[in-house]
Amino acid sequence: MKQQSTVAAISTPLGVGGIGIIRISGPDALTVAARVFRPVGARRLEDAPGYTALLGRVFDAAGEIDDAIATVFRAPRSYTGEDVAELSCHGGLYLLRRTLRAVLAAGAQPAGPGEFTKRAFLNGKLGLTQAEAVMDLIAAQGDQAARSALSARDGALFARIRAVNGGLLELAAHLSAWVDYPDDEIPEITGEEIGAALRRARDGLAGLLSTYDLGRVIREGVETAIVGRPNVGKSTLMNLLAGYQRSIVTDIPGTTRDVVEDTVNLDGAILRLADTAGLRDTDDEVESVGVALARRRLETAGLVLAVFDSSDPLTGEDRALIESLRGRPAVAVINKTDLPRRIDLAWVSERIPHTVQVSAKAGQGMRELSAAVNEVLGLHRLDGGAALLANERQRLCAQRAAAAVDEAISTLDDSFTFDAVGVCIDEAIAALLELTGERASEAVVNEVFARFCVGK
Ligand SMILES: Nc1nc2c(c(=O)[nH]1)N(C=O)[C@@H](CNc1ccc(C(=O)N[C@@H](CCC(=O)O)C(=O)O)cc1)CN2
Ligand SMILES: Nc1nc2c(ncn2[C@@H]2O[C@H](COP(=O)(O)OP(=O)(O)OP(=O)(O)O)[C@@H](O)[C@H]2O)c(=O)[nH]1
Ligand SMILES: [Mg+2]
Repeated sequence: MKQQSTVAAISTPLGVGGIGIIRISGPDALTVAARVFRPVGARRLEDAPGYTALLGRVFDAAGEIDDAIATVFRAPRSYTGEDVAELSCHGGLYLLRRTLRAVLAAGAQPAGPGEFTKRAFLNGKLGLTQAEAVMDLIAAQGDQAARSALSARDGALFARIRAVNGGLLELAAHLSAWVDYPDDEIPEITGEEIGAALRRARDGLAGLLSTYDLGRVIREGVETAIVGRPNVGKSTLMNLLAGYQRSIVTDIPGTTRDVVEDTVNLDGAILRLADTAGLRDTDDEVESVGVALARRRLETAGLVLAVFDSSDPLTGEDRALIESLRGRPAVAVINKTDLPRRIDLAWVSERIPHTVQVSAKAGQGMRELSAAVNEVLGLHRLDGGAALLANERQRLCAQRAAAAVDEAISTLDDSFTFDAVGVCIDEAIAALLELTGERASEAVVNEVFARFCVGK
């Protein structure tokens, strides 16, 4: 799929900055650039070798626009694999737009969303999961999201998928040889061997699919509900985590009514916090609406910070909350440990494995809290190089492959022909090749890159 057109776009943010870059890629990139760029020295842009820079000025029909540096890349040694010229101008929106207009007038087409990276993909510079990782890298909000995107960009996910697919391809080759040339001297493959290989693939895919939720947590953060009965210090904890006075704190039980939200980064874990109204039965109409909102947040949260008052014995409301959290991702936060303890700590920690003691008012115990949160979310196990499924497209492909492998296994168990097993294996392989982009339809590829920004 050779690209014949030459495209251009502003590749830096559309705002004021020190420098802004117009990127031009395609067979005519250097001649187009040379039409708007005049070097100050004697060297001509069209003759410049790859990976060199020239100082000059950019012009349009109306005259000089700006000082600029032109950077020359020659195919195939460029981001896209095509000839590329970059014009680094001053980063003003007017300057960049006017320069882009001049470049378009000189013969380039406007680049679509993600078009540079799409060309890199089509020219074999990047796999599809690697191209998606470039986008995730741009979108990363935290250290862990950036690290996992980097490792995907470096091919960690690709390698992991290839490992599964390699086993399936080998199996398919065996089966088709056996089916097509039953009389030849092909070492026979037994049902047991096929079964073992299929189970290996199934386990590999299950492992891959299990990374998806973790990936979402580090990219988007986790919905976290701060709950507990009134006055235990939920809002004080919220404010401590947020680093400023986000929520109203008073010693009057029933202070918080609305859900108060903020996003914080707790040692690499991005938490989308919701401070909620204290859980209790109340006749106050406004408060009871708040309590209903709190209960809904409690039900849907991906992580619960259940707060208790260390200086008070457990109440029925506390116990009911604890019981409802069994098996859920939750941390019991025993607050007000600066006061004499009257709570039955063992009762809590027997039921909620991650129990930490803090004083939100004094700012104590935060290290323990963040360690517990990271553990509950499974982030402590995450090493930088881990390969994670990064988006819904990838998850659906992996799921399709897993379903096809499952079907192959049950077809084998029901002792249908190897033929029928082979059909299921081919289906799994097709799903995995779509996942890596090694064999993806144009529609799939277009959809992936349509989500990118212009200039990338
Ligand atoms: N100015 C500028 N900065 C940028 C980019 C860019 O396109 N331009 N990038 C764009 O996203 C990223 C860097 N990514 C890049 C990846 C590969 C190549 C490249 O030229 N690869 C060649 C040559 C490698 C060599 O041998 O030195 C190749 O793969 O053949 C360039 C940029 C981030 N910073
Ligand atoms: N001694 C002590 N007091 C605390 C601590 N944390 C909170 N408090 C106090 O407890 C009272 C209630 O705090 P809030 O943060 O408003 O409690 P809440 O759980 O949000 O209460 P509601 O919004 O009414 O449900 C305030 O007077 C706080 O100053 C703590 O760690 N130690
Ligand atoms: Mg409150």
